[in-house]
Amino acid sequence: ERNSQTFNYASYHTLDEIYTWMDSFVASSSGLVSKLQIGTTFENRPIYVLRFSTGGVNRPAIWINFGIHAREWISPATSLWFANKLVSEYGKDSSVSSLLNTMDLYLEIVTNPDGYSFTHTNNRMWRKTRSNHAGTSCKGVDPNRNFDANFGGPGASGNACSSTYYGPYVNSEKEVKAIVDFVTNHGNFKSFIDVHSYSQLLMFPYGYTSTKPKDYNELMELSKKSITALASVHGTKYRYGPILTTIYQSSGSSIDWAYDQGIKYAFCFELRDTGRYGFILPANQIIATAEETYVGLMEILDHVRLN
Ligand SMILES: O=C(CO)C[C@@H](Cc1ccccc1)C(=O)O
Ligand SMILES: [Zn+2]
Repeated sequence: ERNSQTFNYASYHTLDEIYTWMDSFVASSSGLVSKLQIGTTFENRPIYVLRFSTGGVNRPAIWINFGIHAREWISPATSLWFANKLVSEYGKDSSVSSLLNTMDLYLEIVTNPDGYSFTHTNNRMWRKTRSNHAGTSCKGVDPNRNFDANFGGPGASGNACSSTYYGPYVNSEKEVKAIVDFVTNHGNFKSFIDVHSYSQLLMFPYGYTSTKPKDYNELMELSKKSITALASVHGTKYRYGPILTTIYQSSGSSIDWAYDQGIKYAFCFELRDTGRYGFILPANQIIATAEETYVGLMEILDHVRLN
């Protein structure tokens, strides 16, 4: 697709189509958006992040990554529409304009390129990366168990064939290390949001412990506001709360790591649906999902900007 103006946001796209879209989207963003490469994958694909900035130097920033799990196609699909919405609302919508006039926004559209590609070519239900491990023919690590947050603890598996395999060591996955290095080196992130599917949940730390985060009350209140705003668009109902009590115990997750790095506004969205279609959400729900997710996200981003 050579032109992001005629791009079909209402269908799912291959990795190549998304990477081509990125270049035309950046080119048509009148300088608001640039493309950075933060690393390469196990299979040597480039890992890209879109940077939304109106100036300044190392402004306080917001990180949102999509598609860390390969089969969760609605996540990258939502990010494409979200990116386009931000550019079209800048200079019109006051929340978007205020946000981008004071903060930088980094969107990682496809966080697991090897896995995403594999779901198009071989196995639509693949979740993990595609890395190799000594002593087994099973491939891949669950990138959402590979972060340095109670790594190897309960809610992650040491079995390379498990879908929640935590990997041979912390940040063993190039796709994870790229995020950790980028976010750490930047040093001025105020929010870290990881967008998954499905279950219709908005979660915050912790997954590795039942101990409440120090910002529990604020994060609960903000979550409630976000899902209420989200539901106002198409009536989609979310639940919210800490990872452990809202879904299950898990160690090594991205947002637990981010929160323990001091990034207070650490959230995970689980997009549509609640199991009827699951990971195979029909393309005719992409736009509605993106519209409601935009509203829920802006509620959080507004709060981050003002605090
Ligand atoms: O991908 C999932 C299936 O959508 C659920 C997520 C639940 C989760 C989300 C954030 C942190 C830890 C766990 C997962 O197991 O990593
Ligand atoms: Zn997931």
